[in-house]
Amino acid sequence: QPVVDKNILNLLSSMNVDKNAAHAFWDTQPVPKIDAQVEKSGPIEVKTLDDVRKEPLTLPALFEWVVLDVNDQVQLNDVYTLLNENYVEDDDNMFRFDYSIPFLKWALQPPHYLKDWHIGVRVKESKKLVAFISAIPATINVDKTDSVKMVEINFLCVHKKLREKRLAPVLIKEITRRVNLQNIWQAAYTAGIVLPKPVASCRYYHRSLNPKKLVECKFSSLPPRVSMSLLIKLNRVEENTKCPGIRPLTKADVPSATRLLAKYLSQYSLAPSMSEEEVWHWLAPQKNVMDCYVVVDPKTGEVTDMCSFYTLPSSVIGNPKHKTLKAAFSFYNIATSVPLVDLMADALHLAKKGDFDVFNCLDIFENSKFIKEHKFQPGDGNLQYYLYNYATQTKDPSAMGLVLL
Ligand SMILES: CCCCCCCCCCCCCC(=O)SCCNC(=O)CCNC(=O)[C@H](O)C(C)(C)COP(=O)(O)OP(=O)(O)OC[C@H]1O[C@@H](n2cnc3c(N)ncnc32)[C@H](O)[C@@H]1OP(=O)(O)O
Ligand SMILES: CNCCCN(C)c1ncc(F)c(N2CC(C(=O)NCc3cnc4ccccn34)C2)n1
Repeated sequence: QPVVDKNILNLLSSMNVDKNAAHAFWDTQPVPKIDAQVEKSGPIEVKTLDDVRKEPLTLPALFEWVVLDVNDQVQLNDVYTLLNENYVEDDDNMFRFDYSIPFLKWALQPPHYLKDWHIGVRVKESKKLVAFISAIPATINVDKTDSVKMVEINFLCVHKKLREKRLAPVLIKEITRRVNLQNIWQAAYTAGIVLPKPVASCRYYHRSLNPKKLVECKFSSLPPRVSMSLLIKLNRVEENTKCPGIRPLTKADVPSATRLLAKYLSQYSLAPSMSEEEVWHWLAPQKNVMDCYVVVDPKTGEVTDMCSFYTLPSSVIGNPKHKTLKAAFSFYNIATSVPLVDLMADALHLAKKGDFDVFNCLDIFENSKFIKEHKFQPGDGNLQYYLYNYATQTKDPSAMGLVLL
């Protein structure tokens, strides 16, 4: 037995460098190992419908599987409440996402959605919803070559009282089974934590729109020697829009907006391929859900530029003055007739007009082109992009052309 210097062992454990840290669940899944070097891109395992288990996975005795019908207000409200009370929080537990009811209905019902992929776990006795996971269909282009029928997984949530009981792997295996039954074998998902194995590790950036409220919520702090009135002045946005004729997207814009999106997204290593129906679903302006503005060529009516952002408020936990933080999250932005910085200046102006407190974006797309100029600050949150059952080289964030909600 090799004698390893005790001091080294102590140092390693203190550095929490446990290279062999087992991912008891993820090491059983078709995903690259955390330290794997990928040779060729493509599916990791190939299965057929015969390999897929026909009956649901077994839950602990007290619980039952349910399918949530999000057309039923009562059931949609159950999903809302579970997430409102138990979904993603920041590391300091000061904020928790508060995805709204109309937002959840919109996010869960894109074209070709399956009700069967809105999976819940209820307590048999009380019927209380204590866990949820969802899949929606999407065609994702990988490495600009493969166009893969996938699902996007989102809203995985286990009630705070049922954490660390290995329920999450059961939810993940069950949604995998139901997706496989539809002959779909790949998925895309994002998470704030590192798992085997990120396709890209991205960073959040925040642009203050209501600095006074952000300081009062402790989302940001007053820089030293900067007064609140100076901070407000420093974060002022343009009084007017810069892009000529910028206006909300309409249904008549969809054919040309679809062409513009397809052309623009083809340059990215991970990007959705959207039909006109999907473009209208994801980008149709909807109060408190989606804002999308376009610039069109006055002669041809073609969409030449587009900016969009979604509404995702957060509950402010235990704050005497503020209950909620209204955040805009950058969605899809394309500039061909105006500079991207001008288009985003208009996005910030329009978000401020829409009473948002902060405008968030990731360092994906060409966002780093405007992040500095528009006074975005780096956040403490990272977002890891993942593919399930598809190996590919690790990418730079700027190669990402996909936004999950
Ligand atoms: C072909 C079709 C395929 C479809 C499926 C594709 C894959 C989809 C994958 C899901 C994409 C979700 C996308 C989003 O929605 S990301 C948002 C996730 N939700 C939240 O963060 C809300 C608050 N947190 C919770 O509700 C719970 O903490 C959750 C439910 C997250 C974990 O519950 P809990 O804390 O009680 O733990 P456990 O004892 O049950 O299980 C522990 C195991 O679970 C692994 N774990 C922990 N967090 C995540 C996570 N965010 N993604 C994947 N795996 C995760 C963990 O590494 C460990 O495995 P291993 O390290 O031992 O191996
Ligand atoms: C599976 N879908 C991934 C998207 C879910 N999304 C939006 C998300 N996943 C992890 C994050 F790290 C994150 N961040 C936005 C940044 C931010 O705003 N940080 C302060 C803050 C305000 N409110 C909250 C609520 C939760 C966490 C941080 N919060 C960090 N966003």
